[in-house]
Amino acid sequence: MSDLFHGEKNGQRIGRKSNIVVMHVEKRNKKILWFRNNLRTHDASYWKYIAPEDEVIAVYCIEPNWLQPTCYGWKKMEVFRAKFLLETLHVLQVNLSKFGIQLYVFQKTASEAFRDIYNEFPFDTIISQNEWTSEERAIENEIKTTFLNVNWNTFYDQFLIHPEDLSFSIQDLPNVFTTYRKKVEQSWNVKNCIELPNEKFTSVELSFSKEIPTVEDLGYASISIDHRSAFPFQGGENSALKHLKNYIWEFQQIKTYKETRNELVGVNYSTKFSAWLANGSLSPRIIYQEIRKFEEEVIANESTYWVLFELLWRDFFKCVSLKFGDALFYQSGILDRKYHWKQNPTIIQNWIDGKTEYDFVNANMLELKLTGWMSNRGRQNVASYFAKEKEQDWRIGASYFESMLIDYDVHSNYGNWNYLAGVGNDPRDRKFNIDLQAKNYDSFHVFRNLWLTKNKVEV
Ligand SMILES: Cc1cc2nc3c(=O)[nH]c(=O)nc-3n(C[C@H](O)[C@H](O)[C@H](O)COP(=O)(O)OP(=O)(O)OC[C@H]3O[C@@H](n4cnc5c(N)ncnc54)[C@H](O)[C@@H]3O)c2cc1C
Repeated sequence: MSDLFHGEKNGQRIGRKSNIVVMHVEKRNKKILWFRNNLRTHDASYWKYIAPEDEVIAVYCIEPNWLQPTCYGWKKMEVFRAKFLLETLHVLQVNLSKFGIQLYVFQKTASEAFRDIYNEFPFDTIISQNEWTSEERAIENEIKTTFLNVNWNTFYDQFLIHPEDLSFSIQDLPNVFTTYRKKVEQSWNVKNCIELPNEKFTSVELSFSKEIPTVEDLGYASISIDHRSAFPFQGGENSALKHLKNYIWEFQQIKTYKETRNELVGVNYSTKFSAWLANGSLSPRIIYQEIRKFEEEVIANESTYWVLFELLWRDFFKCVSLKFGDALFYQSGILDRKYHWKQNPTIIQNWIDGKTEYDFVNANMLELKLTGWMSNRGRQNVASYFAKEKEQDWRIGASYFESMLIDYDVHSNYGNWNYLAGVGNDPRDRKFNIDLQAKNYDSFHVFRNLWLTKNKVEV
């Protein structure tokens, strides 16, 4: 060992030659917060991995293939979710800048963007949310093979209950929701929310544009919100947190959730948390925390419990996708069950256009086409019609939902489609009686009239 170096501590090499102290201060860490489906600053694990002495930038990549047609002809991400996403990014950019962190939004693949960034900002660490489905993993693997020596800090902020905090391993996940729920409810092992930092970070200015594109820049036609939409909300954590406060505290709609959740018209029948949850601009843990507080301070009833019950469905499908991996996307699903699936272009197009033999299916499909939203009751009926009644390849229906839904979430969407198509977690393999459902849930035709009255519909 040269006599120059006597010790090594916290990245600083301290040496002594005769009586001169030489300090070689190592370069500061350069870290990237790579945002994926965790588009928020509140309750965010990444704060634990950065310190004020680090140089930190934030990056989001709009992958070009999201804007391209799939093999079925529709875009992977249609305009409704694109608009919501861009609004979300605007808010995230402003909120991060309050901490001195710049968000750069790229319209290229993440691996291309990271190569460009590296030339200007030779980063040593990438901090990101774990995403394990195949397309998301492929994006990450490309970065990993390009940057072999980069450190990764990852976390699971999309869950209510962290997978490692379950009382069983993912491989032992029960296949039936009720069994899973009962186990989880024994301890409700939900972590506390993570506080925002007190400090500001050193701002790193790079030459890349910080401009967030418009929907038109991404090649979509402009849209305005249909006045009948049950989901007229803006993207971003600010509106998410405001809505959470209104729903629970201000208007206390949570008190009657169990009675209203199967309704079909208007903004208030269910929580409408899903779209913010899907892109991570709302933390499931903050919802949990607020509900528990409301239960302590105002009232705990079946309705307050039932929102948590539904959030467990969301977690359950994430665990299902962790356990079964790509089988979630196979025609035979997680059960590996074979049916004779059909692909009839006329039946599929009529379903999309709301031209089936059931006015209840039609009204729901028009709502989706015109707004990017459909209620849970609607989703169950139109999926059951598509897969069980018409026996059309359920993956086509799931792909159409993926394209159109504002709240598209890979695990919830494909998990629910598996379930309804009879290749997933439904132990009873149900088929919906659509006439009966329409009678029960739209007895006065209010919902159907809203979407099917001729002078209102332009398809
Ligand atoms: C075929 C089909 C496809 C679906 N695709 C999606 C999807 O892509 N993204 C998505 O978030 N949800 C999906 N769902 C689940 C459900 O329809 C929506 O989460 C719900 O309608 C959203 O409205 P809300 O936020 O008002 O829900 P609420 O009724 O208020 O429920 C509260 C929260 O619980 C969760 N939740 C409720 N029901 C379910 C469920 N069945 N599965 C998983 N989570 C649930 C959601 O996060 C929701 O925000 C799908 C359901 C079906 C039947």
